[in-house]
Amino acid sequence: MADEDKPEAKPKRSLFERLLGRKDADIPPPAAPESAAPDFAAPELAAPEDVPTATPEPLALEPVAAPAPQAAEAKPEPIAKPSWWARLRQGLSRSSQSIGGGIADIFTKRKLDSETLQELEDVLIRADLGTGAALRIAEAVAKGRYDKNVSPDEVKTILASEVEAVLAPVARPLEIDASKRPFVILVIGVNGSGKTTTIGKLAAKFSRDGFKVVLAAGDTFRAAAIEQLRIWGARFHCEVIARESGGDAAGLGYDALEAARAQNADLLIMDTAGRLQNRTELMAELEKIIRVMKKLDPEAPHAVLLVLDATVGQNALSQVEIFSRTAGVTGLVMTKLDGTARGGILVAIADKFKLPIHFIGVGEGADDLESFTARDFARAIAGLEE
Ligand SMILES: Nc1nc2c(ncn2[C@@H]2O[C@H](COP(=O)(O)OP(=O)(O)OP(=O)(O)O)[C@@H](O)[C@H]2O)c(=O)[nH]1
Repeated sequence: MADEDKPEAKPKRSLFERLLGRKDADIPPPAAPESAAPDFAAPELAAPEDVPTATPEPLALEPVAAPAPQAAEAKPEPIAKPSWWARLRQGLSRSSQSIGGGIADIFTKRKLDSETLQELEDVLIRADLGTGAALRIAEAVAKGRYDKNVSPDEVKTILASEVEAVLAPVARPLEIDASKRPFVILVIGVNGSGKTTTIGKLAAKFSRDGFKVVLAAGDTFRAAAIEQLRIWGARFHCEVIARESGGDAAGLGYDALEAARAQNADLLIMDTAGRLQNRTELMAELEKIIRVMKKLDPEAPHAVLLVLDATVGQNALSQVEIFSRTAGVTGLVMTKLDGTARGGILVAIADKFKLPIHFIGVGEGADDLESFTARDFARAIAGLEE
């Protein structure tokens, strides 16, 4: 089935809306991402450090003259890639500017009182941190400072430590249990959340760490997704198990697990088609993929990663809730934190679901995914230095 043939989804009514007796027509559609991402971006050309060790050049039979010293000096210096911290800080700059700007506006030349605290809460809620976290942060700022002058930097420091306290328990690395061979990672999420790109980035990361990785092109709805995965696979020397588009994803998952076993792979990472969380028949397909995999390995998949697009804001909360119920999500990856001023949604999700957050993405390149660390994220979103 082509992408455009997929029927439009109706958002599920919340309990609150049902209690109030609101009709479907009253319910706004899920928030669209702030900026529409292109459907398919081919990975950028491999940077030299991305490419696994190249085949060595054959030895020259003729003795080669040593290069003249001037020629060696003329060699251009390689451009140093900014550190992960710099890229995280840059990626979260829209969020940190919105929060930091708001805090500076409120606390410059004004005393801390109920009005300024209410304004602080509003800034935090607008950045999608959620009402619970916003209230706790405002209370922490108020403690012992009522009626006093507080500097914006002091508020940002309190904000960072409160955010870190929420995130620290969920910032957990994705651990690959070597006793499960292959360790199967199923990657799920709504359309365009960044699943295939994240799989490419994970393939890069795990291949570099010496794992033998096999990829399964389970997004059988979209021919471009299969091709996209093939490109990532070729780039990082991972076999890609794929069928023609339109095939049965559960059958593909079964074949891929058999193939990965036969090759004695360490890891099998399976892509799936994007699906809106309120589409029951598509969610049932996800259950089928898992059921069929379990015929080969009752413990598979060993990890179910839900990929969330940070730009959708509050809708991410319902994605976590429904995907968890259907597919037993074991951990989260949040992408596109570079494209939003609403990065605070990660705090709201951590607060509500306590699910492990394994990775965050701040760009489209192979290196733009890193293990999630609470302190770095908290300081970057508060606009503080490392
Ligand atoms: N800026 C930015 N773009 C990203 C990030 N992760 C993914 N993208 C882009 O988001 C778009 C969608 O990514 P895909 O990986 O194709 O998403 P998908 O979830 O596999 O999509 P479907 O198969 O349609 O469900 C692509 O243009 C990616 O390059 C990120 O961390 N930052």
